[in-house]
Amino acid sequence: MDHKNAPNGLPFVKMHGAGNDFVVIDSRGRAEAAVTPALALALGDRNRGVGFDQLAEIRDGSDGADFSLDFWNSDGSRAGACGNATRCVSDRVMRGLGRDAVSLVTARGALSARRLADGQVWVNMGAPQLDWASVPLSHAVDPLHLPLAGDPVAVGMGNPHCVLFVEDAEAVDLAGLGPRYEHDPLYPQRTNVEFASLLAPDHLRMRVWERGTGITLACGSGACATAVAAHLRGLTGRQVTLTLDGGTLQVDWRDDGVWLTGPVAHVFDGWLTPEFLAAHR
Ligand SMILES: N[C@@H](CCC[C@H](N)C(=O)O)C(=O)O
Repeated sequence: MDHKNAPNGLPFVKMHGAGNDFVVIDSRGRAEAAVTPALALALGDRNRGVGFDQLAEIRDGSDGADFSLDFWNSDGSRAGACGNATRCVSDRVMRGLGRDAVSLVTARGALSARRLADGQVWVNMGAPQLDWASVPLSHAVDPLHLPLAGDPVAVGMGNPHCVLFVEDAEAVDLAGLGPRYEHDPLYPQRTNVEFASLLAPDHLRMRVWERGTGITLACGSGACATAVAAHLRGLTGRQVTLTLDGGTLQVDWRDDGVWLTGPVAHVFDGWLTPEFLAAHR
């Protein structure tokens, strides 16, 4: 089958950044978005769909940006930010445009990305949201010391995070504890949950439970939130290496935003059949 010329199907690309995996659908030039909640849920099924941690849909840019980006979790919910998908998609768009820098718009606003000489991609994820209402939390508390078990820190990166510093992140029962924090009423929109331990003043070990997805091998916005929380708690400087289950990410909290750097990988191209699309409108 010549997929490119087949009518009514939908091409996609599978990518990952440090093991955080994505399906990318390019809807630039289309009047309407291709992704619906039903399609996101069906595609996210690792047995009956393609499987992903997040689905990213590329749309035409606005306000002079090269492109816009929408994110979906595998439970069919929307996400306001996704650092690793932003890096992966930016790499793909840069290669298409023959450039090494792009601007984009996500739900949290304008972002920029760049490819480095070693092939890694960095994105400026913007300023962290450090007041309780912006995270968002359900009521006024000190985000640096949440009234929850483990004394977590709340940080917004365009999506909510709950960061816990522990003696040994390897020993944490992620599957047991993650959902408890994700659904705590203090987070009215649920939350991503990061467990981190200090290896050195510039090095953290981090494991993550993602809102709407569960355990993932890496989370870019989570790495940013964890680095910000670690610095605010006086544990690290502003430049941190994070060792995650799927690889290594670098975070640099600068005056103009939180910069996230890491690897990107293009795994395969695929094509959704008209039958699959029709069944999941
Ligand atoms: N993997 C992502 C974060 C994805 C979004 C998250 N699950 C949410 O619902 O906020 C990343 O790399 O940032």
